[in-house]
Amino acid sequence: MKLLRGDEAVGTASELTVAARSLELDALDHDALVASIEGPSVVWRGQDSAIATTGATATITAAGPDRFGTVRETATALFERLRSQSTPRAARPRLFGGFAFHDGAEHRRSSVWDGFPDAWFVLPAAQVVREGDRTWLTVTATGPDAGRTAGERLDTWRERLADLPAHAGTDPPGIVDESRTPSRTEWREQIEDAVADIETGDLRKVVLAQSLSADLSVELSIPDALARLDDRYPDCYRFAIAPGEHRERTFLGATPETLVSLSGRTVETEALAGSTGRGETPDEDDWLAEELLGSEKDNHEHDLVVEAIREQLDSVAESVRTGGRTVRQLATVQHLRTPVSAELDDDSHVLDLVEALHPTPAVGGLPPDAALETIKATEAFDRGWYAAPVGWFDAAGDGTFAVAIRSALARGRTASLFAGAGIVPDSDPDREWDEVQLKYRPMLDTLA
Ligand SMILES: C=C(O[C@@H]1C=C(C(=O)O)C=C[C@H]1O)C(=O)O
Repeated sequence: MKLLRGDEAVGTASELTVAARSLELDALDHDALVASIEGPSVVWRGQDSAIATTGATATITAAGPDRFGTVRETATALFERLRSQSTPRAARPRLFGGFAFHDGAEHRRSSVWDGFPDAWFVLPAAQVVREGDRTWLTVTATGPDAGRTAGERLDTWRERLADLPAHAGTDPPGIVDESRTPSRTEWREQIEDAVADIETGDLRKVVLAQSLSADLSVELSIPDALARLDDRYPDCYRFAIAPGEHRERTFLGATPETLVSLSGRTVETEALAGSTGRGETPDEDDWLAEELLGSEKDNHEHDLVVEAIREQLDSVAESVRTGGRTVRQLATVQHLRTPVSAELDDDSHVLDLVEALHPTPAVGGLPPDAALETIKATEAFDRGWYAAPVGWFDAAGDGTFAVAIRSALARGRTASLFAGAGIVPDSDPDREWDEVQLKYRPMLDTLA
């Protein structure tokens, strides 16, 4: 595996020759595929697609405030060295990974997130992509004889995938103990302080998060956890990212929120902010949705996100369009949602848009710097990759990134869950606490 660090990366990348080869496969069992994965891996599933990667032909890491630009430059140098035969679009080589929420430079790092750099992307040794009912295998290799190595790797993987050991799913591991940061009392104080800051200072909104550490009775099976998330959250992005050589830690989740998707010059994004629970009956659901649509507090919280996204895109796009505000219903919560799309003035890279948009006030706040300072001064845990961009991009700079919420970091027999809520002038600490508990549910239900 070739490790490309941001500080030395471009030089190193320019010396690499990378070859990619792909072929179409018969349909295969993705749970069995994920169960058989070795080395660093990424699983990425959308509404009608599923990707699993295994191993690393090249890895890009970067740290500090310039991490987005460093990854983009390193990746561009890497893709310039890539020799691939013409492939269907679905099978093209891509880089998969993500970023930490904070730039890390001055933020406390906790050992919980060891192995998750501020930015980590992988050019997988093998990538299996299902789109609709078609499946492709793409392999990559480096070195002077990269083309021949890739050809051999393609044969090896084709044989392995044709003969995947059947995978018998397991039940959720069960939770034997849990601890929460902050406590309910501390949370109340944090929210009261944030509301006081908003009423007296420049701060307009801040998203404060909590962490829940769960001791599990057995180790979590990642393929089975993903299968459960698939069942309950088929219209969310389900992801599992394990940068370690032995996948010691996996960051996984089922997020409803697209940060940004770029295809050519077309940008798709959304504002997702303002939340309520689900009802016991369809009538109660509708009533809650209507109440959310009419809520001054939630609409204000949502407006700030729409405005911030528009402002960021206005500077790079000739036309930014916002669709109508609707309610996005998920298994345990409902959110206000506004779709946003734009046509860019010039060619751009999805990472430039990721950098411009992250963190949106749906997970950070406004003004961004004041909100980030409040988050750092308030939260007694490291967000790590929670609420940060995760996704993929290709040689053309097209790609899709989601906001890594409804997520947890699994390591051995523990899991650290994260969830937050937007705080605005009318926020009530107890209601915000309840909202956060609903946002834990996708991952909690996967564990027990
Ligand atoms: C911060 C989270 O969710 C975000 C905050 C929301 C809110 O405050 O209403 C709603 C959706 C997400 O943008 C989370 O799930 O942890």
